[in-house]
Amino acid sequence: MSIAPEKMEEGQKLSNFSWESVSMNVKVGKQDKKILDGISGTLRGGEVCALMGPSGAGKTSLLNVLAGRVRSRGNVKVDGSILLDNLPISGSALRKRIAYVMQQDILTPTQTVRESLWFSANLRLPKSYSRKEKEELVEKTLKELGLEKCADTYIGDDMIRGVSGGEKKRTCVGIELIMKPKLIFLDEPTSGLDSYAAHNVVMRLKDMAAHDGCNVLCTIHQPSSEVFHQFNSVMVLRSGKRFYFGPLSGLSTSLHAAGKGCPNEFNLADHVMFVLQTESSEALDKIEMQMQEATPASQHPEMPHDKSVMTMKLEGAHAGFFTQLAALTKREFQNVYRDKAGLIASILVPLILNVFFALIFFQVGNIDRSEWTAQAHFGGMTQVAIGGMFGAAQPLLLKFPLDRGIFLREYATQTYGAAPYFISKSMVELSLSFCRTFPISALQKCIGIALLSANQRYVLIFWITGVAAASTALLVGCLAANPEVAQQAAPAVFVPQLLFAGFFIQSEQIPVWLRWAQYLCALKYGMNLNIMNEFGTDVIQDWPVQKQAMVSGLIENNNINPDHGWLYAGVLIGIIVVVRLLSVVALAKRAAAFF
Ligand SMILES: Nc1ncnc2c1ncn2[C@@H]1O[C@H](COP(=O)(O)OP(=O)(O)OP(=O)(O)O)[C@@H](O)[C@H]1O
Repeated sequence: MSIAPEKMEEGQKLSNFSWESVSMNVKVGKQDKKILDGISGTLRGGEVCALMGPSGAGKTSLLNVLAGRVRSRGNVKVDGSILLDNLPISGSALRKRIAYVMQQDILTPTQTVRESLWFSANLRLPKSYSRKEKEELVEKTLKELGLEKCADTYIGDDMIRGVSGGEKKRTCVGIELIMKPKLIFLDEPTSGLDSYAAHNVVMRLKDMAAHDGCNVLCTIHQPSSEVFHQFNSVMVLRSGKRFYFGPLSGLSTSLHAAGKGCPNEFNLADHVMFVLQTESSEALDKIEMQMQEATPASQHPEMPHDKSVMTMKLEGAHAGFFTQLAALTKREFQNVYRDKAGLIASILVPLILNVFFALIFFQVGNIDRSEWTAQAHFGGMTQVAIGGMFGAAQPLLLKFPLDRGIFLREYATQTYGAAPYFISKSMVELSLSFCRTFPISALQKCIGIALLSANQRYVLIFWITGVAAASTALLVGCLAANPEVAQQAAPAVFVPQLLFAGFFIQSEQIPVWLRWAQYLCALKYGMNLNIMNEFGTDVIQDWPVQKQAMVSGLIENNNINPDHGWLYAGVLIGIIVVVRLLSVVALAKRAAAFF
């Protein structure tokens, strides 16, 4: 594969990553819980270090603190310093330089394995990489991680049949490794893999570390002997404290010196875990001291690395706004048409509901019928508008909360910004809601509304009202911490819209001091336009006088000014623009506050 020489050079600079006296305390009730207790260490460029310890020892917490993903906030207090080539580093500067493979596999279910790797390569590699180089890197990574056979299989989830758990895990690893990062943190990258697959992953890490000079830190559970002996060094934690840190070879000899040597044919990693969980706390203190005394000073990895000369520079600029937007929009459309069950449900449910409405409100708007009443006519219109609002807004309440895991992972790794992410989702949603307006013409004819007035205008009002209501739902989704909160907030989005729509209570009957709230309700403006479109003077002038009288109060009692049609349309468009801008800000702020 041909990689430009300057990229090779950049890849081969060695860096030292070290941390001193890292502590983490969490206030649980009135008690202080010590999660990490003054841990220090150094990762040498070109080496792979295993982070081990019994469950709850603090491995993930240490990894998160070192990756800049946990900071002092609320009941969490983090202390200590993190240094890259002896210079302090923290926050986003630190996160930018670290490829972090999380314990959970957070992937887009409707993408194939190859598409997931390509998405990462396309958006995260510096612009200096050509498309061909990116494609070659994707193929190389697929091959090295043994993903070739499932390269074109969907990732999958509960609803879509996809790749196995091990293949998912390797895809997560590949998404990060494709970046040729300098600092690689992996939280249990081998869990769920068989020992051969785990061996391949660790070998790939080792190759990368040796070839590109990167620093690799990797929490690991129950590694096989073959896997464990690939690591250059190991840090063993015990109840938030460092129990051992040094070369792998030193672990065996120092345990032996402390009288806890690993019996022949036993797995050393299993043996350490066994010692840590069977000895008393006092006995472990003593073993630890004896191990430290037995470890020659030269074996302590805190010694500065003699090749540690470079402070890592930021890579070149990543993909631009439009590349991000195009990739995200493509993925969003794939999400829609590949999720067949979701797609069918989103077409079928509104269709069934519309047939139901059509049967109930059949021809209520036809003034030639003797049963015609103004109330039923207005009721039919309101029902269609309310149905349109729910149809457009309800699915969007959960749009961002459900995808938040993927967004946070990709946002944290600077794959893209909040704006292209939001715009891509909005564009797909606008296209879908536009498609959904077509059946409304048929429904409208069944009900007999807007027959006399402009049909296209009615459909346009229906669409814009839906989009405006959907904008409010999107904002709530962006603000909500999780899908449950978004769902609980649904009544706050929908109930005021219903109250101000003019059907249950007319505007003039609402207390004056509360009327301001209608200006936030898209449905109110949609209904204003609908009423003008349906019962405007120019429309009803040919109606029988008695029927004209029955609807004449509607415009007045709803505080509608017939000359303000453009103002109402402007308010709807204003709601769409302002609320969506607020949503992008909320999304970015939430993501920034997460770490
Ligand atoms: N924010 C927090 N609030 C309260 N307790 C916490 C918090 N973060 C971590 N802990 C606790 O700190 C301890 C260490 O957690 P951590 O996830 O780092 O352990 P671990 O070694 O990675 O465990 P495992 O191997 O099971 O994943 C656990 O007892 C955990 O419950």
